[in-house]
Amino acid sequence: MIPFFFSFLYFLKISFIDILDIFLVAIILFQVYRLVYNTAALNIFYGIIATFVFWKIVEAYKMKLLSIVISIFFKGGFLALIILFQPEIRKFLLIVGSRIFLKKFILSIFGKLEKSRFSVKTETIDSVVRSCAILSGDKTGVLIVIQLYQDIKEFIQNGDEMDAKVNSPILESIFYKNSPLHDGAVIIIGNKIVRTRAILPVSYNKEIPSRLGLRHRAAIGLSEKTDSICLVISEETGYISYIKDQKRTVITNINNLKMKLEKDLL
Ligand SMILES: Nc1ncnc2c1ncn2[C@@H]1O[C@H](COP(=O)(O)OP(=O)(O)OP(=O)(O)O)[C@@H](O)[C@H]1O
Repeated sequence: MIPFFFSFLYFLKISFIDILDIFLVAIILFQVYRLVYNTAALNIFYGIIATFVFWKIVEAYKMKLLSIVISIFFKGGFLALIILFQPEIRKFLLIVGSRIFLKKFILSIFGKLEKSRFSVKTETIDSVVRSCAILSGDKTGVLIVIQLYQDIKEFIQNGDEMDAKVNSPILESIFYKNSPLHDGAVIIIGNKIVRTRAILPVSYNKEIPSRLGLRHRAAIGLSEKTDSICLVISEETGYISYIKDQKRTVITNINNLKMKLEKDLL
């Protein structure tokens, strides 16, 4: 006897496989939506879904000619879609293809989540936190990027290579206004400063408040493309922003910065 709740499924002749099918498609669509969210491709995504639903309605009502026209659009449009979504597909493949991501994924399955590509020492975090506290107090503009799982090399232009252990005096001296290295971003990988004066990709997201200038947009831009952590100190207000996964958190207490870094890096 089929329970009352599922009786309508019997009426509709929906099998378990159909439910699984719908569930998997929903997951794929949700992941694609997350990937294109906040990018110009979002409207194209909506357009494709709307056209697809329209196509299925047209087919259900057996409007043959219209159905053929739309199906030609869909079949021939596959290549066009790859071209249109090229940046998003690339980002997806980059994340999936990254050895580090796979490592994280596998380790997370087995409950031994390793949090960072290169092991980061507590003293490195302490140095970053100490210099942020000092530079924020001085209202010195700062942009620090800490690489996490995903290699960020290809998103960083220009800049000067450096090979210095992270420590507070070096970070402070880099960002002081008269320093020739103060412009652009400092890149930290593991416990080392590996690059200064790096130029990051700027975000064109319209939802970013207009009071935030290029320094913040550059940090958000990199976090749209990678999983790295960006720390920004505003030259105008001295506020520290913690930017990760396109989310900006203003640090109101320096201990929160330490806690957040420890959570993401250790
Ligand atoms: N694409 C970029 N990549 C890295 N750094 C950048 C980039 N664009 C701007 N910057 C840095 O940001 C500085 C300009 O900051 P701007 O005043 O526009 O930013 P802001 O977000 O308003 O910050 P603030 O509150 O400090 O003014 C530049 O001098 C440069 O050091």
